[in-house]
Amino acid sequence: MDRKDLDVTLYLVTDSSYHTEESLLRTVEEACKGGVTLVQLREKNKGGREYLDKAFKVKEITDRYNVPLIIDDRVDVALACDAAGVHVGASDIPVAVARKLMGPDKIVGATAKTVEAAVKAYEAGADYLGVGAIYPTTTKVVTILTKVSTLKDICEAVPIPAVAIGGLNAGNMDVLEGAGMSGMAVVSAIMKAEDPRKNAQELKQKIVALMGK
Ligand SMILES: Cc1ncc(COP(=O)(O)OP(=O)(O)O)c(N)n1
Ligand SMILES: Cc1ncsc1CCOP(=O)(O)O
Ligand SMILES: [Mg+2]
Repeated sequence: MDRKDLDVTLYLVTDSSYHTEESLLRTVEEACKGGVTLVQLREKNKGGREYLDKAFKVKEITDRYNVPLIIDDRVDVALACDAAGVHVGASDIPVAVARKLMGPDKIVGATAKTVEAAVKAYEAGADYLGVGAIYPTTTKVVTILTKVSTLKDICEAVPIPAVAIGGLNAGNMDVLEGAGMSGMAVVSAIMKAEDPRKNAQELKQKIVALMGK
């Protein structure tokens, strides 16, 4: 995909810790059917071989739905499976290095919890920012909360899209109204759903309406 066509409206980040491979792939496919615009494969404590193997399988699905696939943390895995891009955080390789390795055509996403980090990531070549955790989350073991006011400040400080992440679901996402983000990223709200397609549809409808206000 062309980097300028990046659509972060509803960004699914995966968690395989409570899924079999089959249910993980089924959930990703249902989420694609429900309208997610971007998928991130996020595998923790996995060796490169296992990560890559899963990336190929997930990409086979996301490709069918024309949904770009982002790989969390690992530039090598992203390049090896020809993913659309990579997402890096404070403990991963720096944004500028990720950009250099990924090349000019791939997407580089970065985590930013402060305006300073956001500006730095933008200047280093990030295409979008993940900002959070907005609410406490059980998905990421150690995470610092980010205020919605900080998300708003970040959106005003940089010209690249920012997505809110962390503990967000259809019942509490209204807090994002007026913050100026370009989308919302969720793990549990889709990965733990009984009907991931339905949840994705509902989240998509709500985030589009909320951002239009
Ligand atoms: C869209 C998005 N935003 C933030 C994160 C968090 O990344 P990071 O801080 O590197 O933490 P891990 O996800 O790697 O545990 C993300 N993955 N995606
Ligand atoms: C990866 C990540 N980064 C900040 S919060 C988070 C996890 C969000 O997961 P959930 O949507 O289940 O709270
Ligand atoms: Mg990371």
